[in-house]
Amino acid sequence: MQPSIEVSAVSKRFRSVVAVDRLSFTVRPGEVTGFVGPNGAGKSTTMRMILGLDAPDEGRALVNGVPYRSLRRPLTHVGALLDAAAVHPGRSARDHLLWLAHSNRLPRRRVDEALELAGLATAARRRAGGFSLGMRQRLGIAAALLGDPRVLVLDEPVNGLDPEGIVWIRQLLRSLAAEGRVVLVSSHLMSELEDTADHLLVVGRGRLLADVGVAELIERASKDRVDVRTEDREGAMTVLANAGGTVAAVGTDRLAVEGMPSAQVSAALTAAGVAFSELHRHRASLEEAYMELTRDETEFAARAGAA
Ligand SMILES: Nc1ncnc2c1ncn2[C@@H]1O[C@H](COP(=O)(O)OP(=O)(O)OP(=O)(O)O)[C@@H](O)[C@H]1O
Repeated sequence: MQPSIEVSAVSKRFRSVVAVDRLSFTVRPGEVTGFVGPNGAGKSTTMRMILGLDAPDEGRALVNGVPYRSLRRPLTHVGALLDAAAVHPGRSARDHLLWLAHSNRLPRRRVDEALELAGLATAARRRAGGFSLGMRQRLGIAAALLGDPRVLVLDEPVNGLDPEGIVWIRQLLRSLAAEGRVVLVSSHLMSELEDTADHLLVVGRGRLLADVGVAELIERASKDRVDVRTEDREGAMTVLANAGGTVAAVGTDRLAVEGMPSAQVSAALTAAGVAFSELHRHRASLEEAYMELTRDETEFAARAGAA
């Protein structure tokens, strides 16, 4: 059976706060799925429900077709990173993992393999209490990988990692997905998921705003904008506006042109004798694409705040 996460019409309320509001999605194997949204959007609560740590008020969350709590030896099905600080400070990294391995009847060799995978082999016998945030994060990832699970649920795994650690986690996530696993990774920063995620689930105020491929989202946000670099910005602006484009200045020597395909922009400038050094179709960053997508939500929040 293919590994999967299925969330169907799940809701969770904490007193007057609706943390998750009829959320439904399926996470597919073989790709990295980013779970994104602003602080307080309901990402952690959803992940906790997938992992059986919070019970939904309505709906259901299934892992490999069953609720998490009915999985036997759960670490062999699902690896999770929720709270990197949840380690006994007096225990060594190795003892922490040995204890987890024992509770799931996993062979001891998996402990050393997981420490190696997480880049913690040399720190294995040090007390976890003395670990930096980045090392605790690596220990959490080692724990998630311990049972060689087909499903991974990682809440903000990049938190506390240094640049080398960030590159490492990106490669790790990509290789786990390439092995056909389900990889769900939350973040409140889109830039963290650029070059990592294939698919995005975007949430805002507990609701699903988008369930979309990264390439498609970027393509949509890139619109038909063309970026031009020229020494003669004033001249270029006049030519392109006369040719029917909507032109805006960007930085000191660039223009953003909308409403004209790049071939037409190039032809208009060449015909008018305006030199340019670069001309290409704009590719939106994931951050831009996300801002575009959540703009209505943000405007709503600002209006509600003002009111
Ligand atoms: N145990 C709890 N008791 C009361 N309110 C809670 C509890 N857990 C979450 N909430 C509230 O539910 C909402 C969603 O929180 P959640 O932590 O799931 O969001 P998030 O998207 O993970 O945010 P972040 O990016 O900050 O981690 C927030 O308003 C939060 O204050």
